[in-house]
Amino acid sequence: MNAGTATVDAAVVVVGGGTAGAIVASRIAERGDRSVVLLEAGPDFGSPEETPPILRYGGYSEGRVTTRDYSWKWDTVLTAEGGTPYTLHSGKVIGGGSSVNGQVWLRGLADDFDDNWAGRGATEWTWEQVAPWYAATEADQDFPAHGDHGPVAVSRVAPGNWHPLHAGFVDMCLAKGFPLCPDFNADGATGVGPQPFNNVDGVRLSSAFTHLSAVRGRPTVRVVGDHEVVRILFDHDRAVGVVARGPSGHEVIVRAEQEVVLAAGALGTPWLLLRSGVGPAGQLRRHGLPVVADLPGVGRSLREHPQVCVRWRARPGQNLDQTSARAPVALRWTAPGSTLRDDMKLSIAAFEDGGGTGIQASVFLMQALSAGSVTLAPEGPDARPVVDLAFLDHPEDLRRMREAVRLTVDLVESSAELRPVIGERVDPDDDEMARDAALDAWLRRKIQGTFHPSSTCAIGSPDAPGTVVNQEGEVRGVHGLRVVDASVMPDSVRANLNATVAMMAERFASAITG
Ligand SMILES: Cc1cc2nc3c(=O)[nH]c(=O)nc-3n(C[C@H](O)[C@H](O)[C@H](O)COP(=O)(O)OP(=O)(O)OC[C@H]3O[C@@H](n4cnc5c(N)ncnc54)[C@H](O)[C@@H]3O)c2cc1C
Repeated sequence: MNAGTATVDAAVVVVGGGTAGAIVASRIAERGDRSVVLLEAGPDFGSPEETPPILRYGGYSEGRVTTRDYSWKWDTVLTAEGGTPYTLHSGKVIGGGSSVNGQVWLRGLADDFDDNWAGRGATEWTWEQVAPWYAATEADQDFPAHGDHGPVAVSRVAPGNWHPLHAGFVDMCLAKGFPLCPDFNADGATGVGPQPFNNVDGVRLSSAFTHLSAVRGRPTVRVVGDHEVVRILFDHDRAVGVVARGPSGHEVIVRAEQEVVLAAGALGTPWLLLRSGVGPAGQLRRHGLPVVADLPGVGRSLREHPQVCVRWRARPGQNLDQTSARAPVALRWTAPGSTLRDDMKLSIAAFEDGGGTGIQASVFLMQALSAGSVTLAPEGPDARPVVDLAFLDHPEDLRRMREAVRLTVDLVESSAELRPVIGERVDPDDDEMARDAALDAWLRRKIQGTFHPSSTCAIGSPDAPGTVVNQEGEVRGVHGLRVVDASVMPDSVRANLNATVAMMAERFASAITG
């Protein structure tokens, strides 16, 4: 867009071209009966061919991708005690998280929707209602019954191509009595098996490639990269457009004749709502912001998937090449004593640090009960918000992680299958393992996230205080404003988030286009 104060009109303005935003904008453009402008804060590279290899090919490690300029690099408060500083990455590039992520394509569990989401008032998001939308999104090359016409191809690494470390991990889990699970996206899937990936022939299937590529060049769609939306414009209680800031600092007003659709991610969307006067009235007033809508739930109930790594040195002479540093297989299991089925995930991979080569088991809590928050920073609405993850706040989260770490250590160290590879344990040490209090202190120091924030603008029943949007994603108390990204999940799902965000975006797009 041109420098100066330009004004652009469109029927629909979509803010954020990530997993959800790129899908929704593409579906509107595909329908062709209204114009859509997609505003993305990060760069837009156009075609897959023009996209830098580090984004185009999914084999690059996440660490390499996110240390570039393609991440927002959010500072966070990790635990009440502080914890090890943790930068929460989220994609700042067309395709958003789907352009930088690990490409695990895992559906949520039926219980996530039927018990948890429906129980929070999202009664139109039961498993029966969401399963067809997962299917519409996917073309599963191994299990076509899941869906074989969707834009996102899904496949698994065949057992013959597993590194011996991963084959040993699977054998270890089977020997300990966990069931073999060839298809993690099947209803009720549990046990050990290959993770599904949205990567085919090495190409990362981001929503920029799977959806946006098909509509680029159509007269009804305009994709604008390097423009950060800084404010939603309201006429009384109706959203009528946005103000975006371009690369040279110039501002552009983009007017929306029908609606503004927010897809800035689970941190970006609540921040933008708060900056625009939609959120808890007390917080807005403290910052001198006019209250457009008093919605106490904006920024509340932030969920993540906390993880810790248990680490061992590798025995000398192991061939721990690049494939051993990935996680093509995983174990989906229930923490000892937990009432939440399959609330844990475990995977194994090689790592390198100053001490040499090692093996790490990543222990993921896939349904945390602790709730964090996104609030405006003391410096003011335009400063990065305070992201408080509140990890391990809930005693049951701490207990499940403690028990899961103990079980992981026992599993790995008593395993005949991994004995040739695994050497001395370096983290946690035996003293830390010996007592609950010491292990809890270790957990609080070592807990990290998984880059899966959600639920900061939740769908819910109208009378629940935390509810921000209705079941179609429309923001309560205002008109012409919808949220379609990971923010609206009533709670997290017991799976990596991307497949669920894409499924929801397909469904929201259908609601928008009618
Ligand atoms: C490093 C990494 C690894 C991950 N690995 C996996 C994985 O293997 N499997 C999985 O399922 N999930 C994974 N995830 C998570 C998954 O990618 C995200 O949950 C998903 O992409 C979220 O989609 P979204 O549409 O809600 O937000 P995003 O995809 O984050 O999209 C938000 C978009 O909005 C833009 N934006 C934000 N604010 C503004 C603004 N004010 N103006 C304009 N644009 C704005 C952002 O730049 C971004 O492009 C990973 C995430 C990361 C970061």
